Order: sequence, then C-alpha cells, then structure tokens
Amino acid sequence: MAAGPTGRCAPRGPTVIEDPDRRNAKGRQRHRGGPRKFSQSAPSKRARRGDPARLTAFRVLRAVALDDAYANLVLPTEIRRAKLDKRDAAFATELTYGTLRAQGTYDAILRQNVDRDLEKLDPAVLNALRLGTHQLLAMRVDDHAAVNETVALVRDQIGAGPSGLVNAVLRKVGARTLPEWVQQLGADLGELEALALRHAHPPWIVRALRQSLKLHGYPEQLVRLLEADNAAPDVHLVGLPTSDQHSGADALDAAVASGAVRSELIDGAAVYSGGDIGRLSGVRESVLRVQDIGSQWVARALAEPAVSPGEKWLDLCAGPGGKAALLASLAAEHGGHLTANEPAPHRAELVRKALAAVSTDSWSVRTGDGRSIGDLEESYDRIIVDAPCTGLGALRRRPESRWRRQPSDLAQLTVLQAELLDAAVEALTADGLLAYVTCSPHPAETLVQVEDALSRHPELELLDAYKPMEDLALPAGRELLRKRPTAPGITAARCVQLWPHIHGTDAMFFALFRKEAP
Ligand SMILES: C[S@@+](CC[C@H](N)C(=O)[O-])C[C@H]1O[C@@H](n2cnc3c(N)ncnc32)[C@H](O)[C@@H]1O
Repeated sequence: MAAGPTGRCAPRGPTVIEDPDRRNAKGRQRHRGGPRKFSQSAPSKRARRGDPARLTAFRVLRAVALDDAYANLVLPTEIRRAKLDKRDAAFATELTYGTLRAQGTYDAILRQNVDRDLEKLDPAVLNALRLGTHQLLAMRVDDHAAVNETVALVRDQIGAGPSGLVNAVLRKVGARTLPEWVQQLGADLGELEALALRHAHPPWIVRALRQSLKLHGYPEQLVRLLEADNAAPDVHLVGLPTSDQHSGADALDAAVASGAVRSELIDGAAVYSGGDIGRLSGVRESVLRVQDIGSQWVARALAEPAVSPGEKWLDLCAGPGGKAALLASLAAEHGGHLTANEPAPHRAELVRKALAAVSTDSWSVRTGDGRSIGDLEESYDRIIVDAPCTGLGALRRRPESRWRRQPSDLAQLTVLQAELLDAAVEALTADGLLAYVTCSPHPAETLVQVEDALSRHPELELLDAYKPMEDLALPAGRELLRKRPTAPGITAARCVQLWPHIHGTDAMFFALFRKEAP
C-alpha cells in the first residue's frame, strides 16, 4: 500500500498476488514436472496435498476459530513453520486476513449454497469453504485453481468425505461475482444491514460507527470508514525521545534513510512499508518501536501541557507498554517518574521489556488491578487510563475481532471503564491531569463515559483535548484537527476522535480532565 507521509492510508481493493515464478496466472503453485492436469469432474482424482500457502492460512483460521487465537500473532509463526518464501507469505497473509475480515459476508453467501445450517458443518470444512470463497470472490485466483486447491486441501487435512460437498458448494459460489451476491442478498435487507453486508462488518458495529461519526461531525463518512477498516494498515514507527543508551531520534533518522517516511502529523514518528522492521537499527534496543501514530499523539498530548520537573505520572492500564514507553521517556526528560500498572503478569512483563530502553530511575511497573490503585496512598500529577475496550478502532489490525466481539461485551467493559476512571480520579493530585483514552469510537465507551464521569465527579473539569493535540502537531496534523463539532457545550466538541480514513491512525478517542483543587 502506498504510504503517504501523513501516515494516511488510501483504501484499496483486495491484494493482488501475482508471482510469475512460483504461481501461475491461475494462482496455482507451479510444479517442477509441468502443469498439473486436474480432472474436471472427479475430486478423488485431484491433487491430494494442499499447497503450503493455503495450508498456512487454513491452520491460522483453525487456531482463530478453535483456540480464540489472534491471527496477527499466529500467522507469522505459521509462515515460519511452513518456510514460506516472501511471495507465498504475502499470498497466505492476504488469504488469511481477507477471509477473516469478510467472514460474515462469506457466511451469508455460503448459507445460500449449503443445504444445512453452517453451524452444523465441521468447523474445518466451514473454514475451507470460507478460504475458497475468498479466492473465488476477492482474489485474482482463477476459479478452477480456487476450487481445485481448496478441495485438495480438504482431502489432505480433513479427509475425502467432505471434498465432494466443498467442490459442489464452491462451484455454486463461483457462479456469481461478489457484487452480484451482495446485491442479491442485500435486496431483502434494510439500508444499514445491506451496508454491513457489502463492507463486511456486523450491523451493530456499523450502527455504532455511524452514531459516533455523526456525534463527531462526520455524518457522511460512514462508507469511507468501513472501507478503511478493510484496508491493511501502514506500519508506524516511534523514536523514543529519551533513552539510556541509544537515541530514538537517531534511530528514526536511520529508518528514514532506509525508506521510512516521516509523519506529517507529529514529530518523532514515521510510516514504514519496507517490510521486516527487525532489520532497522534501534529496534532491538527498543528505542525505535512500532506504534500507531494515533497512540503516539494522545500519549504525547498528556505530556504536553506545562510539565514541572519531578512530576509523578501513572499509566493505569499499561500492557503491553506502547504508551508507557513513550510516556516514561518523556517523563525522564523532565526528571519525572512513570508508574506503569498492568494486572496481567505476562503483559506486565511486556511492559518491562517495552520500557527497557528508558533509564530505570524514571519508571516502575506495578502488577495489579487498576481499581485498587488507591490502596497505594500515592497520588499522581498525570494519569492515563487507556482503558480495556472493544477495540472497534483497530479493526484494520485484528481481522477476526469484528466477528468475535459481541454487543454484550459492552456491558462488562463499560462498567470496568467507569471503575477505572473512578480509581484514577481518586489517585490524581489536586490540579492533576487525567487522560481517558480508548481504541474504540463506540459512544458508550467514549462520550457517554466522559459525561458519566463528569456527573459522578463534580471536581473534574473537562479540558479542550484538541488544544494539546494541536500544540504538538505539525501543520498537516493541525489542519486535520481543524474540523470539530461546533455546537456549544457538547462533550464531543472538547474530545478528540481520530479516524483511520481521515488521520490514517487507529480510531483513538482522547478526553482530558483536570481535577480541581477542593
Ligand atoms: C487498551 S490496553 C492498553 C494499551 C497500552 N496502554 C499500550 O499503549 O500499549 C488495556 C490494558 O488494560 C488492562 N486491564 C484489564 N483490566 C484491567 C484492570 N482492572 N486494571 C488495569 N488494567 C486492566 C489489559 O490487560 C490491557 O493490557
């Protein structure tokens, strides 16, 4: 994907994978003994082994479905395990991510073509059908290759039994294009449900995104947002401002010399599409890190309003440590100290690793429930509550998450978010600053939380969160923040909501409070 210097990503269609060396124009892997001849009518006579790239995608889908695994974590392991070369790895990646993203739409199509409930199918067979459907409808893979290779995969991995069913269903799926299927299935749906089907989002998420866009002044941009959710995100880099051993700024300069493009939104950030970031200098030392520019922007915004030397800061929900690393590094510049709190021990360990480059005088990690932070009898000058949330702002990064998340998750999460905010208010010094951040634009997790917190805590004043974001932004970043809801007194006019299709970042929400002196 073209990476603009602003970090914005242009929406794109399904990835086209073409490999003249290893895959022919039909998406089949070439065989040394010349092209294979597949029987047109007898699946039992066809290839018995699936090709390694498709097998890799199949294995990831299985781990996601059966073990609740995250595709972005499992896929690299499976690619290494299968020893895929670069091109096959790209094919497996597009196949995996594309299939997972569009799963709901593909299931709607499959329901039309399978003579029983999908829930009654062997999950492995259903996954194979989804993989075949993605190849048929969204990748430039020839129909025969898509069907034959999927049938071969099924024979190899599941057995000969279901291969006939898979063959028959995929032939029916391939009889129409994706727009034709969407048009046919959408004809009986309401406008929102049809949009959800077309852009492969669950309707409840489309409803929430539509509401949030409206509240933040972008009522007409729903389709652009849904398209951006379906595009692969750019990799963003941060150079930590302060470090014990190495300079993050130097590492960022070196990354730029290696093809990264400096962000036009904020300093200290870059966009990289050069592949393996492990090769960049400073990554091993943790001074150059992968971090969404939206996350960098909100973390820096908390550290923007006049910092006094020796301040005490708290990151209440720190794992895996992205914002904590940046905040600790900024605190170190002012002789301050960051406490990074995280209840999950393995995530607390990740926080320690993330902070490794920053002077140990400047941070400590606490492993505990953020709701009990008041037990420490410490108070903090600045606190960030980067709350556990539905993650609807990062759908681009976690292809399976939109189908895994349920509206019922909100009930539990919003209670936890409110309790964490209460604990943070208690632990905040008089005149201290509190940032409330989510990687979700859902109104129940964002504006409603802010309004509820204000009504529970009259001592809180809602500051204009745009101000520190603008103060630290470069001209292009400032320009993108220019538009905001203007009606006086509305909460949304003081809270920043970033968007993938506008800012090229995750949809981070940022509210900033001050606790008034009693
Ligand atoms: C959105 S993530 C934070 C991301 C992190 N700030 C970063 O930038 O890398 C939310 C974190 O909150 C943690 N969490 C969950 N329940 C919590 C609780 N009761 N108290 C504090 N943190 C909690 C989760 O384990 C998760 O690591």
